[in-house]
Amino acid sequence: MTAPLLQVTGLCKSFGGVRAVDGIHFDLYPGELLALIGPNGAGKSTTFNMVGGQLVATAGSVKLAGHELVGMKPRDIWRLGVGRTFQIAATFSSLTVVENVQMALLSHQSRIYTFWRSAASQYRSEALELLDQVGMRAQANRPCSELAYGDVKRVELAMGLANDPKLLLMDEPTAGMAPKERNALMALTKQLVVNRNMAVLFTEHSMDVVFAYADRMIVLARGRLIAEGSAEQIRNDPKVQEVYFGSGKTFEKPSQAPQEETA
Ligand SMILES: Nc1ncnc2c1ncn2[C@@H]1O[C@H](COP(=O)(O)OP(=O)(O)OP(=O)(O)O)[C@@H](O)[C@H]1O
Repeated sequence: MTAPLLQVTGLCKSFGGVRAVDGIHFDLYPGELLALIGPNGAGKSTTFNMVGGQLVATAGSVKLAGHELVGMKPRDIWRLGVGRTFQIAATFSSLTVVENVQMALLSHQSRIYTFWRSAASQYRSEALELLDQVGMRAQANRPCSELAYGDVKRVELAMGLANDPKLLLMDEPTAGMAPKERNALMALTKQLVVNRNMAVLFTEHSMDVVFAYADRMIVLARGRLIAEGSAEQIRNDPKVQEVYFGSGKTFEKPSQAPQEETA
């Protein structure tokens, strides 16, 4: 059997007296799309940020291919092969699509503009290749500010692939998207996971997206891992139903394509 890419054991984070994450364990395998779900305040972002290194764990271990990540800086974790989707809308909207991806590639190489070569000439072919993978090559020379929101998310995905990640972290990838765009983005993500044998850990409020695209899911509530398994197992788990009771989330199997659901 394949070894896990990511192994999380006994992971804890306290903020003063609040145990935001309380001794969770999970594994993530190459080629797998794993959803991290749970009601508000469950500890999803905190977990996510400990894997990416933005927060330092109070206790426990996060291993990537056997390499301990706890205590490492986010940049070093990124260099080891943990990508994260960028939020480009605010920062680089004046640059073109391809320039944004070139910036991400430059950043991976730790290069800044050199005197004799502008950023526009560096890594252009690699950037175009990444844009091809997310179906955005035809729009390479448009400023990001002109793109539809769903297309911005595709560019963010291409940027997240710049370090050729073994593991990609996606924090609410479909937030703010219309149902059709959500499905297109998740179908693309799934395809990339398979083609690259990459692993994805994502947080998501839309149960439709989670049940339609995650290979497996883990459920947190008040910092603890209360359930883990397939869509079917999670739907039928009484503990999951209990923590979501009254939240308006539905766990019924959709009879057709995923529908809109408010987060
Ligand atoms: N920097 C912080 N300082 C103090 N408490 C925090 C901090 N960050 C998170 N918490 C607390 O830790 C708990 C878990 O928060 P976290 O943001 O990880 O939950 P979440 O599952 O991502 O929630 P949401 O779905 O609402 O984003 C909450 O009780 C939250 O108030």
